[in-house]
Order: sequence, then C-alpha cells, then structure tokens
Amino acid sequence: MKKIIIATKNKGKAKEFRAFFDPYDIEAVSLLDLEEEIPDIEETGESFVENAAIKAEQIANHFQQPALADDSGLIIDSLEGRPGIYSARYAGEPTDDQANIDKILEEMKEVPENERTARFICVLAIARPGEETMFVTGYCEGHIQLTQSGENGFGYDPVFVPEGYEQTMAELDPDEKNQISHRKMAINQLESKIDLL
Ligand SMILES: O=c1[nH]c(=O)c2ncn([C@@H]3O[C@H](COP(=O)(O)OP(=O)(O)OP(=O)(O)O)[C@@H](O)[C@H]3O)c2[nH]1
Ligand SMILES: [Mg+2]
Repeated sequence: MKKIIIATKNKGKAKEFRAFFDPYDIEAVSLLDLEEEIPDIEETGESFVENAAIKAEQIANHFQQPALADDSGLIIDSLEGRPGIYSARYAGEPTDDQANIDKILEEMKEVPENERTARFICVLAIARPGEETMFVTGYCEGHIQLTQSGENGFGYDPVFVPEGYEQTMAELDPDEKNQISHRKMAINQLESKIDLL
C-alpha cells in the first residue's frame, strides 16, 4: 500500500484524511502515527497558504519524501474574519477546542441569527523534495449556532451548521461531514494531482 505523510498532529484531521485516502489504497500516516517524536512546527505564516507550506515543506524535507499539510480554520463574518488563521489557538495555547467555542459564542452573543454567517476554509499543501509546492483550497459555508450541540468531529464542529442543514457538523454522521466539508472540497481538487504523490 502506498503511503502519504500528513504533516499534522491534529487527531480529528488525521482521522478524516485516513477516510479520504482509503479508497485510493493510500495509507495516510500522520505525525501522531510515527515512532519518531517530531517537534511542533511553528506556524509563523500570515495566511493559510503560508502556514500550510511551512508544515508540508518542513516534513517533506525532514523525511525526504512527499508530504501533505492542511491549514484550516473558521472565518466568521460578524467577527471580521476571526478566528481565521488563529482558529486552533484562538483562546490561547495549548489548543483547547471547548475554550475556543466558548470564546466565539461569548463574542457573538449579541449577533442576530441572520448575521451569524461563517465558512470553514481548508488549504492543502503538497510538498515534494526539490519540487515546487502545490496548493488546493476548499470551503464550506454555514452559520454559527447560538449554543453548541453534537459530539462528532472536532474544533468548532459543535457550533457550525452547514448551509442546507439543520444540524451542526458535530451532529452529522462523520461520513456525511466528509462529503460536504471544506477538507473534502479541497481533497476533490487534489484528485487530479494524486498520482504525483
Ligand atoms: O470544527 C471544525 N471542523 C473542521 O473540520 C475544522 N478544520 C479546522 N478547524 C479549526 O481550525 C483549526 C486548524 O488549525 P491548524 O490548521 O493549524 O491545525 P491544528 O493546529 O489543529 O493541527 P496541525 O495540522 O497544524 O498539526 C482547528 O484546530 C480547528 O479549530 C476545524 N474546526
Ligand atoms: Mg496548527
């Protein structure tokens, strides 16, 4: 079975990538699956693209083989695009999904329902030693619920209701999330590039 290294330490992402690559007979190996302890990569970029490139290139160089990185986040219109590239660490470090949810719900408590629009973005970077890094981007539109519900997924899933749905991402079946998510929309564009991996 072919292997692709996913330059992530996020368990939720790692699980979704395993599901995406399984049908192609490609094993998605995350940094959490490796025996070698990989130090945390500092996300010093000012955009999703820059941060995705930093993660993918660092890991591709380290292992001298192709690596894929995901830099993703939530863009909330009424918060002028926050938490954006700071989604993972919005309420401080180390990452605490519940604290992040509490923070946006508090900041949005006066925002009326029709102004709670938001979108998830996912930028994937594919880095190969000695070659130019490639990027694809996917989005998922929706809105932020007033309170949280659901246990599936990760991050802000318990407060994000995708367009056309009444449940949050965390209430959807994981397979259903994986059909409509920003990550899936990015993966779809990767399909034509997959033999490069
Ligand atoms: O509800 C969510 N459903 C999703 O599908 C999703 N995708 C991203 N996010 C949020 O955006 C941060 C990414 O930040 P990020 O790209 O730096 O990743 P990370 O730091 O968690 O792991 P790594 O891949 O960098 O190791 C994550 O932590 C989450 O808060 C999501 N929230
Ligand atoms: Mg990160």
